[in-house]
Amino acid sequence: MAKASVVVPEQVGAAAAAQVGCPCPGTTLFPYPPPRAGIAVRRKCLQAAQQLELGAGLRGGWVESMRASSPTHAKAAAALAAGVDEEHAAWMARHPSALGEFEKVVAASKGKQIVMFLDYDGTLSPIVDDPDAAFMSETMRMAVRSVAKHFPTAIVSGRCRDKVFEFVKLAELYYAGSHGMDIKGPASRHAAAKSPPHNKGVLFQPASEFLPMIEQVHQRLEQATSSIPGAKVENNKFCVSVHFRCVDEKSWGALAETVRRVVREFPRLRLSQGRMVFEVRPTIKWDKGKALEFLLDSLGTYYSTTLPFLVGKKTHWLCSAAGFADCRDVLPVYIGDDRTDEDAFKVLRRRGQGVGILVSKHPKETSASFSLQEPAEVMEFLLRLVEWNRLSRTRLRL
Ligand SMILES: O=P(O)(O)OC[C@H]1O[C@H](O[C@H]2O[C@H](CO)[C@@H](O)[C@H](O)[C@H]2O)[C@H](O)[C@@H](O)[C@@H]1O
Repeated sequence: MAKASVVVPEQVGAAAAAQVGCPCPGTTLFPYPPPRAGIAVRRKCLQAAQQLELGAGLRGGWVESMRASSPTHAKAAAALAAGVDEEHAAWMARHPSALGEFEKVVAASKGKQIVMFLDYDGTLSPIVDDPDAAFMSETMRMAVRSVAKHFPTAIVSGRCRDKVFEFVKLAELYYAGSHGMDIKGPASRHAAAKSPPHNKGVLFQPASEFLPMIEQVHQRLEQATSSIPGAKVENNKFCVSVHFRCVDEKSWGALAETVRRVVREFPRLRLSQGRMVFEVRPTIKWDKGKALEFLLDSLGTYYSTTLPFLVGKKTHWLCSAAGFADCRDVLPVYIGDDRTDEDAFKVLRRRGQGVGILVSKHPKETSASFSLQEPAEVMEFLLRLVEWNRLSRTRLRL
């Protein structure tokens, strides 16, 4: 199989993805997926969701869906205050706090190498009105840096890779920008040695043929939405975001119609929704879930010669012939807050391997097993994981 550190053509990447798609026999056996809720609870959750940000596509109607697209929206907050406590408790029972159930999470990693996947907006940085000001705190940066010292770590974001790197500023991580369509390895001597100079560590760009089209649609969207106050178009290299967080609700219908009209001019692009944002991206079958599988494979190759891992009291070195994707001794942990992260949670569920953690204060339909409320809890979880790993290593040395 084509290995990381080189730009691989789309077919090879697809083959790689297909190959890594099968669950490793005998991998983890974490209670995953979590038990499904009964129909009544499920219906209640969906009702709660209507006021929140999930499943908007299911109910049709763009404006309703836009309204539902962020729990920070005033109406959602009011609905919450009016009482969805019961649904919330039922939801929490099915997606318990990863902090509250920390011992279960680490028990699942016994004898396995944890591989960490982190979304950016809403996970490492709080959601703010201005996408250019979504800075991550210095303490969060230190937590991510510590995690990366202990476990192979990747940031998986809808943002353009360069931009998310500007926010995170940690060269030792893997980055998957544009919803996983732009993957790059860490700038290390090890990676550089494996990568031809012109590749500069880029691993995989399955949508590179779409670059000119994305430029075009970006321009068209900027032009077409310029008369709608508050609308902001963001070029994420292999996809484009149209933000409506700062658009008056009265103009949402007009904005949705404008975006749809422009996207219809590009049959090879599709439209989806995130948190108060429209996402325009190529129709190729590549998403954060596929990126997770690709990275599992690539990270294994990269870390194989640099990271020891413990099985019982014995230290092993990961074999360099295969990536983590083929390895039974790996526990992927994916933390994310958005609809696009669901593709990654679904992959973990399908593989029966790993821990999916949704960042949300409110009930949402999700394939994740656990939840954390907000970035502050994500940081606490990361720091606990580091501390737990340090202590287990120390105990083993004694
Ligand atoms: O995959 P992610 O890293 O979560 O990126 C998804 C989108 O995140 C950003 O938008 C979101 O965060 C903004 C800043 O907090 C907020 O203003 C916006 O409403 C959110 O949707 C980013 O700007 C988008 O390009 C990403 O696609």
